[in-house]
Amino acid sequence: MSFGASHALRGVSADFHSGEVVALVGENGAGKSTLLKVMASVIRRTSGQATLDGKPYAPQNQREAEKAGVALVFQELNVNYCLSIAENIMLGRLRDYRRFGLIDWPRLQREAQSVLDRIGADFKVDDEIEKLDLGQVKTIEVARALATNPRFIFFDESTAFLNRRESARLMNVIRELKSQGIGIAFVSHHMHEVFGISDRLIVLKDGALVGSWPTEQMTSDHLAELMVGREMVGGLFPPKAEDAARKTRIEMKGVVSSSGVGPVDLVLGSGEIVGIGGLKGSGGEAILEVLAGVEKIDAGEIRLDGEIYRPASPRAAWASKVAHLPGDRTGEGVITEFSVLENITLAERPSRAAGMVDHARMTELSNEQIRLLGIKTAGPEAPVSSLSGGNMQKVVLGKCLATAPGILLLNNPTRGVDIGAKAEIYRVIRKLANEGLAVLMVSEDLHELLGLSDRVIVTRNGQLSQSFDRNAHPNEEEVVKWMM
Ligand SMILES: Nc1ncnc2c1ncn2[C@@H]1O[C@H](COP(=O)(O)OP(=O)(O)OP(=O)(O)O)[C@@H](O)[C@H]1O
Repeated sequence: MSFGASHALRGVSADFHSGEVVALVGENGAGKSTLLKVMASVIRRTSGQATLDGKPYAPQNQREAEKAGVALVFQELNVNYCLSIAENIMLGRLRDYRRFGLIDWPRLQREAQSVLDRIGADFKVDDEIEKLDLGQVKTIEVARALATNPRFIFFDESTAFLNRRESARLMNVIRELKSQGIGIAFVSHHMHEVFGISDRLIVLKDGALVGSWPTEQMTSDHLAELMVGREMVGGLFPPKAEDAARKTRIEMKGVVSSSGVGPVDLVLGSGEIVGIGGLKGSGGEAILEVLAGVEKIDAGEIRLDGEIYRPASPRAAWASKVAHLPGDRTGEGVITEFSVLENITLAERPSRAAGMVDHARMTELSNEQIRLLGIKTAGPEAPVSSLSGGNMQKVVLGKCLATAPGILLLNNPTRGVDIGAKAEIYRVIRKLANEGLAVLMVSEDLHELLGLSDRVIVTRNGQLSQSFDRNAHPNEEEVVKWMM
């Protein structure tokens, strides 16, 4: 599969069987999404053949692939907020519900609800779609694929936007589908998912097939090595900071957000990385958004370097050198139609005298981030829409770092990022923290939360329920206990 001069897949051969779960693994940009999109006919392959049950398989588009029994759940969030939940689930199939020239809405609602029930969704078809969180939105997409009655279903990093509970539920759905004889392939950067449910592994690197192995014959260290092409030495996380005297940067006292989170008391010092863990909606994200000028406060006080800090807008927060990496990269982090360069310099546009944009400096800034974060792109002028998911995520981080922030607010910073790149990002964040950056991070990845943070704060029902210092060496179970 080629996109102009760029070869996303180079002579890859693979096979998929009913009742089998295959994990597709590889670095960001290795070609995993492309392989799934080719098989589901979302894009038309440049060359090569495919067969289904021994017969030529060449659907002209995604709809034809679905008719043949092949469905895909996309990596990026992909629902239409102007439509209801039921319409989103049955999208593209409304015609099947025509009766006397009209849509039979009660039947459509009933059938959409029964798909949601099949996957144990915790919301109903008549709920308001705008009120759903990212995990629930992803569930709609899984339901949409299932509603086509697929024989093969491909999940492209479907757990990247899910919390632990939702991911565990999706893993159960996959097991259930497998037991019904459905063939499954999924992409994941989470080793516990890969080793937890796959029967076989397919490893891709730079668009080429590295090989395929029964999962039980593989170790996670060896797999990481196959993916990144080198041995991962020294572990994923750089050593934590010494307890050097820190200057208080942010101080929150009795803060209550407009969404009802709080009252929260929190202190963030220069040079430290504070991680917030908690169930979705329990407060961590709201704390970040208050500091980022996205959400207002109803009570309490925030100080930045001792001065009252009450950003009226995200723009005001960025102007105070408070950078924010939001949870939804394509919805809030980047403008996909814009180039890598335009996105990296979106928050702080270098300008020359008389308000003229300084193009040379923009190029320099974006090249710096492309190098620093290892962003795989055809060049700074390439549109972000041509990047793989993990590389888009790095662009959002690059946009934050390009502003040389004093405070960095991270909402799940390594969603969809491969293991080698994660190690690199953690190294960069730690280095900046050592130079004085104050980092406040919300993460649903407990391994990341405990591995990177100097201090872990747990939120529950809009309040801080517990705080763990790095010297206390909390384990996952202890932290989870305070979330419930
Ligand atoms: N529409 C496109 N135009 C140009 N290049 C593209 C396009 N889609 C994908 N590519 C390129 O193809 C390569 C493979 O991308 P793909 O999305 O398949 O990677 P991936 O393995 O799924 O990565 P990730 O783990 O980050 O999601 C990348 O270099 C990407 O930039």
